[in-house]
Amino acid sequence: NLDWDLRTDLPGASSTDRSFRIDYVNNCFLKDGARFRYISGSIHYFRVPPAYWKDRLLKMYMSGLNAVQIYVPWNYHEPQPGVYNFSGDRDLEKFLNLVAELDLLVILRPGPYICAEWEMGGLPSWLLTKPDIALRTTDSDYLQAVDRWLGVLLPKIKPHLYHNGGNIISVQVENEYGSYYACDYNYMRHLLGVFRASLGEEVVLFTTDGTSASELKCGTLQGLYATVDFGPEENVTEAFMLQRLYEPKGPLVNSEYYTGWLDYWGEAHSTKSAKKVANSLQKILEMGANVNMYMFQGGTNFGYWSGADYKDGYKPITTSYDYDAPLSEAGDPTDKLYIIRSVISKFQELPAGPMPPPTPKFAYGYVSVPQVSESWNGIAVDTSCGFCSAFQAHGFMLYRTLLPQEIVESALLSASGNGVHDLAYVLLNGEYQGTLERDRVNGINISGQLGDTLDLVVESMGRINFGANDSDFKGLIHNITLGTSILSDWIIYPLDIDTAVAHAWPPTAQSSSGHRGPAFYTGTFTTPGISEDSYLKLPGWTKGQVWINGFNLGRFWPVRGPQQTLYVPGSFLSGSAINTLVVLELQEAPDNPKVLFVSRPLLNVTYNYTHKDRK
Ligand SMILES: CCCCNC(=S)N1C[C@H](O)[C@@H](O)[C@@H](O)[C@H]1CO
Repeated sequence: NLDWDLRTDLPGASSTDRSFRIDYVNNCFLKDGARFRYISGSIHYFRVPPAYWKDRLLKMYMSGLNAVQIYVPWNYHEPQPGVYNFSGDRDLEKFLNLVAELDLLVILRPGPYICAEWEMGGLPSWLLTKPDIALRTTDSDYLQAVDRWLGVLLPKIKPHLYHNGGNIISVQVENEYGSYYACDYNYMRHLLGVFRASLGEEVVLFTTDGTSASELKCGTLQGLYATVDFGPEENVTEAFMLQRLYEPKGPLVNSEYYTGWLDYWGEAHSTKSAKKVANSLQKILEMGANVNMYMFQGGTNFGYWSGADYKDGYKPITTSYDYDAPLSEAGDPTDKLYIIRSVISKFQELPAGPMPPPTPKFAYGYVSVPQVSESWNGIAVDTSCGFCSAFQAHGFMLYRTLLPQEIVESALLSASGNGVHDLAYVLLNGEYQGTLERDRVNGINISGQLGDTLDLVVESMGRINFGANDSDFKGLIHNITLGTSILSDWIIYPLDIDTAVAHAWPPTAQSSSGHRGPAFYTGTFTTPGISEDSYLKLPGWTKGQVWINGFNLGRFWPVRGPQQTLYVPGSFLSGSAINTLVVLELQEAPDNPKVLFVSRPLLNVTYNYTHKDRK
């Protein structure tokens, strides 16, 4: 009898009964033929340890959300051309299945460009081995790499589409393409073709752009449903009027409703008033619009994954991606979450039961980290690649040359054309001289003898993830001059520190005196039989990188701020074995070097600091 065939809640209902479509008559989405409005939140699986994926998703479900929105960073899954990684913390399908288990739908945003304050906006930096590549256009080399990547990713996605029995209800093509200078319609048409060929005709494909005519002009395309993004500062009615210019019929959608904002090193911590966020959210919901809150759960830019913007100079993003979001970086429900949840409850029944509490935090206290031996030449320098054009995607490179003449007085060592990308720590015969910094410090004075070893340890702080400067080459990209002469005969060493830290550690520590210039510090600690979350504070330190049990926690820069603590997930710690800490300090460590585990984050203390000249 007919109704049995139409019901889709029967066990084993075939996937052909499932559908997710746009209703252009009633201006809404239809899920299995019934009117459906999503209330969604962004979470980035690549910014949350897998051990905590379920914890965060459950809290999003208990907040009244019926969907989550995720990006897929291409560079996270294809580290080298043709080499793919979808395992462990990169297991996208495991994450999608977990979301489905929690009865949440998915809005997927596979790019291939995603922005997201992520290294190079998700594009792999190996694309830049073709130096003049025109990213995000019909550049044939770029499209060839895109097609190969999507040829791997999209077949993995297809079975997870809603009408195929999965929980992905819509898929975004590219990301705010209207904000990009190129405005290459054939690029968007190419992507539309690839997505349709791979995912089929039924899935809802859409674009997202800011609410300006110029952005929507270049970012939208016939065949892709146009959506907009805007925060609580914008007028909701006016913002959706812009969407109506391109989609006179169909559901209203804000794909990125900003609950907070990003942080740059050296600038004040960004926050958004919970009250304002809730008020504008209520207006959005009252209009029957679909909304995704960006971010609902921020998380952390572990390792070297943070990106950068270029606005009056290079502005790197901090390690914390707390975003002042409803769920904190550590996944703790904030007041903002409860205020948003009460707004949602006026429109959608909340799941029964309590909101899971914050995960327990523990202040493990001080850990002494005496300096390791003259570590720089012993541990990290890989002399096997003296003259090759070393390709290393992230982190640090060592550029070495010999002084071509004696410098009796001091001479200016200078990075012409701002060519240090992004900081260079200068050593003469291993002794720290000072720091050159992109857009901030273009020269320092040094003096030395003919033939002295001049080392520049060059650090990438993350590739630009938004706008036209997205071919952000790293290292020394222009000449370095000493006085009036151009220095030459450089030897370039890739410094694979993470491998060294993960395998050859911990070496015996040497001295406990403070130190200037790049050096490693290491120490061990045990916990009282627990492995609860914590936050690492580095009082008296300057700038560097931290590893715990081989996990790269990310960058610290307390003399700049606003971030003063690093989130330490309990899943990175051992409650029974010895925990090993490794600190790479690039400029100046405190005497009697130690670090401090505290139980609360500190993300809003900024200083206006450049660099101390050498003593
Ligand atoms: C100052 C430039 C900021 C560019 N990014 C913008 S507008 N955003 C839109 C972008 O789509 C998203 O990925 C995030 O990057 C977000 C900011 O968090």
